Order: sequence, then C-alpha cells, then structure tokens
Amino acid sequence: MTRKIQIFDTTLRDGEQSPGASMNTEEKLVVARQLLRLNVDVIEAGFPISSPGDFESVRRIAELAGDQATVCALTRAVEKDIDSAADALKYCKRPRIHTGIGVSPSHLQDKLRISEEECLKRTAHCVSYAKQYVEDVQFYAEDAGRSDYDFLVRVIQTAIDNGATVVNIPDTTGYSLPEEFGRRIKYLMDNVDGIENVTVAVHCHNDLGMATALAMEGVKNGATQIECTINGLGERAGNTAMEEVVMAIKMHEQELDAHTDVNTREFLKASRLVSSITGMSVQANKAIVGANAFAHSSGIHQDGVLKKRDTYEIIDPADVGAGQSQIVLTARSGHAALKHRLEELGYDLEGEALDQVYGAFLDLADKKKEVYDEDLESLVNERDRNENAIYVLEGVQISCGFPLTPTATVTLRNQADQVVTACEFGTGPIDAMCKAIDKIVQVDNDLTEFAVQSVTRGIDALGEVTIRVTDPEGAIYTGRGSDGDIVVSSTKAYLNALNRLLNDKKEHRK
Ligand SMILES: CC(=O)SCCNC(=O)CCNC(=O)[C@H](O)C(C)(C)COP(=O)(O)OP(=O)(O)OC[C@H]1O[C@@H](n2cnc3c(N)ncnc32)[C@H](O)[C@@H]1OP(=O)(O)O
Ligand SMILES: CC(C)C(=O)C(=O)O
Repeated sequence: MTRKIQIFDTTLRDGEQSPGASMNTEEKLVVARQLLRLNVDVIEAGFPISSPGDFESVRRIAELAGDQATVCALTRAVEKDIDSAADALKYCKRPRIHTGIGVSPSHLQDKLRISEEECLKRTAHCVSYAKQYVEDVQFYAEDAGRSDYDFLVRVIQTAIDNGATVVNIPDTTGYSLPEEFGRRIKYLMDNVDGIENVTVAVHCHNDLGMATALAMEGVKNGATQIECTINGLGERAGNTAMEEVVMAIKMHEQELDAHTDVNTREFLKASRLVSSITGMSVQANKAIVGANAFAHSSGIHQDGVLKKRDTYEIIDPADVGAGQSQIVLTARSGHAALKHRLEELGYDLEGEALDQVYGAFLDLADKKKEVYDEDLESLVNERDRNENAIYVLEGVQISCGFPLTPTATVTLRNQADQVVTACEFGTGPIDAMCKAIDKIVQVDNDLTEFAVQSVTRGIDALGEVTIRVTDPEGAIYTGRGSDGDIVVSSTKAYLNALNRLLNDKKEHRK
C-alpha cells in the first residue's frame, strides 16, 4: 500500500483571499458540500477572528461536515485569534486549529519586527495555547520558502515539542524552485526530532507558475499533506490546484509511493461550481478542468485519439467527471476526424464521396472557427444534391445596393462539361440571379416560394434557402441550398429546383 496523502482544501480560506472571489456563508456551505462529495480530508473553512461572517461560516461548515472531514480554522499566533477559532469550532466533531507565524528574515524584520528568539517564543506559545482547546493543532511557518534552513529547523522543532500534530511548510510567496523546496523538506525530515510522528504539510503559491511542481517535490521528500484549492484559486497568482496534484499523484502512484482518497469524478463539477460562485472563470487550457483539457482539434491528434485514446490523452476524461474526449472539427482536422463525426451522425461516406465533403468542409472551416454537426449535415446534403445535377454551379457574382441596378453573373457547367456564363439585371439580387440562370437553363417555370433559415450557430452560421418552382403543368419542385453567403445559398437552391425539374422531364421522356 502506498502512502496516504491528506488533501487539505483551503478554497474557502486562501481561495477566498483572491481579489474578487469572496463568498458569503450560504455560498461557502454550497462549496463545502461539494468538498465533502470530493472526499477531502480537511476543509479549512475560514479565519474566524477576521469577521462575524467568517466566524459563522466556520461554525456552520463544522456542523455540516459532522465526522466526515476535519474542519480547520486559521489564526495568527495571537491569543484572541485562537480563542475565536476555538469558539467557532466548539461543536465540531473533528476540529483543527491552524496557527503560526512568519519565519523568514523579511517577515521577522519588516513585518513582525521581532527577533528570532521572540519568534520561537511565540511559536511555542501559540501551539500550546491552541492545544488547550483542541488535540489537533497545525502550525504554519509563514514564508518558510525564503527562511534560513537552520532557523526553520528550530521553529518546527519548537512547534512539535509543544504538541503540534501537523507542521505546515508554506512557500508563501511562490519563490522557490521545486528542487530547492524539496531539499528544504528533506532537510527538515533529516534534522527535526520526532518529525516522523507528525504530519508534514506543504502549502505552495503560484507566483512563478510552479505551485503544483512545488507541492509534488514536497511529497517526494516526505510531506504527506498537500494544501490546495479548487481551480488553483488563492491569494495573488493562487495556490496549488487540487485537481492537478491529485491527478498527478494518481498518474504516478507507484513512483511517488503515494495516493489520495479524493473522488476525482467530482472535479469538473467542483470546478464549475467554484467558478460560478466566485465569478472567477477558468482558462480554457487549464489542466484537468479547462474547456480544452480533453479537446482535440488537429488532424494528427484526432486520428491518434480515434485509433486509441491514450495516444494523446493521459487521463480518461470520465475519471474527472468530464465525460468523453472531444473531437473539435476545424480547418486543422483531417479525413479521420471528419469521417468519424459523419459516422456518428449516420453518414457512411468513403473514397470520392468523402473527399468531396472533406473539400467543402475545409472551405467552410477556413471561414469559421469551428464546424458544427448542423454544418456537416448541410455539406452532405449539398453534395447529394449535386450528385445527379444536370447543371453545376461554377460561380455567381452579384452587384447590388443603392443606387445600383442589381446585376447577377452566373457561371454553370453542364453534363457535357461546357462552361456557360450569363449576366442579367433584376428588381433585386435574387431576381437577377434567377434570370441569369434561366438564360442558360431555358426551362419554363414560376418561382412560387422562397424561404431562408439559419441552420447553424453564430454570426458565421450557414444559411439554408428553400425555393419552390412550378412548371407549366403545375408540378412543384423543391430545391435547397446552403452556404455562409445567403445569395450563394439562394443560387444553389434555385439551381437545385431546376435540376430536379429537368431530371423529372428526362425520366418522362424515357
Ligand atoms: C499568509 C496568509 O495568507 S495568512 C492569512 C491572511 N488572511 C487574513 O489576513 C484574513 C483577514 N485579515 C483580517 O481580518 C485582519 O487582518 C485581522 C483580523 C487578522 C487583523 O486585523 P488588525 O488587527 O486590524 O491588523 P492588520 O491587519 O492591520 O495587521 C496585521 C497585524 O498582525 C500581525 N501579524 C501578521 N501575521 C501574524 C502572525 N502570524 N502572528 C502574529 N501576528 C501577526 C502583523 O504584524 C500586524 O500587527 P502590527 O500591526 O502589530 O504590526
Ligand atoms: C497561513 C499560511 C499557511 C498561508 O496561507 C501562507 O503561508 O501562504
């Protein structure tokens, strides 16, 4: 059995310190319920001395959690903070007080303005003071990442000697390089007496984008608790993202000799919930929970994933509650992805037929960011319409507007492969286009119906036009055409109706 790594969630405390991410008590309770579904080990619910609202949140979350998770409250190394935390956790089944003090030269000299000896004295006092209230006391050595190695050993030794059950080594400013942070943890493991009897925690910030790497180095060197948040929310650039460390541990369980008990299938739900409550959106390329985390849009990758998912995916999206891998059709997609999607839509195209639709697909994809299912259906229908066509559209050019006379120039290819062009005026662009086609096709008909519909999403949607024509005997022929340009759709639709009329007449002559 590998080492169990405790997951300490601080979304409701450090996460909430993100500018703009503050949550009220009801919102915190909603997030806490999701944290329980994730099965985290510890929920840091707030900093009770900071406001009556935060006090109440800690109290209510403690009530909610029952004995399912440890609930932790943060304090400074200050008696009144600890009294308030103890009060908020009074009815908690598994209470933990998290107290501590700055230990780096910067924090000692510039913030706290105390000597190292005073820091050690306050360390001893805050831990033993909290210990009067609860058995489980976690001590943090703030800004440990920039502290002197040997002074840090003395601080942590003092905390343990005074009863700390967990010692938290934060890289508060996200300053460290991962390997160096790992060395620091190892140094503590090797030099603090009795450290093997307590839990060693890491709490890392993302100022250099390395919060996850720092936490992993901590685990490699002996830490068995990771402090983290959903979506990596947290002060400044944020904290270690829970979804990232948990999945990294899951992927590398044997080499890290580590596992967690987190229910990873709840990750996407948790991410969306926290994002909607805090209003902090998740970047599309965010690991594990970003919109693109399991989306493939380039042909080579799509081909690989369709042959075997793990050619380009290390995580099964279902494992993090993200359903299935997504194949996004774009101008970078190849035949494999197009064929796959067409098959899912019920079209089984091969060889030349597939090549024709692929050509039309690329033309469209160069104009649009993404090609949707409705676009594909239109492209396939368009190809089917052209298959038995007597006249195929080679080009259409319209000039119209105020005060121009609408003019259409249409070029068609007939079955004898002759290309014919005609130009006509009209009362409007559609009228001009129909007259130009009539000049080439020369078949008696009346246009009796014209309807336009947007078949796909967005401003760059395909427009589908339906046209009905009636021949002198009263037979009705329906034509359809689709394109991003509504005049081109109309031209295709009119030609499609005339082709059907001509094919019908040909059948009758047989
Ligand atoms: C690294 C972290 O993320 S720690 C968590 C950060 N979270 C918060 O700050 C929670 C919200 N904070 C608050 O509500 C308030 O700042 C309070 C209630 C904690 C304190 O409010 P105030 O008493 O008005 O103090 P203020 O915020 O102006 O200054 C902080 C004081 O705490 C001291 N202090 C800071 N950290 C510690 C510590 N760990 N132990 C003891 N004292 C500390 C500072 O030196 C300063 O004291 P000074 O004015 O005597 O120099
Ligand atoms: C309170 C401590 C753990 C903290 O948030 C930090 O050092 O960043």
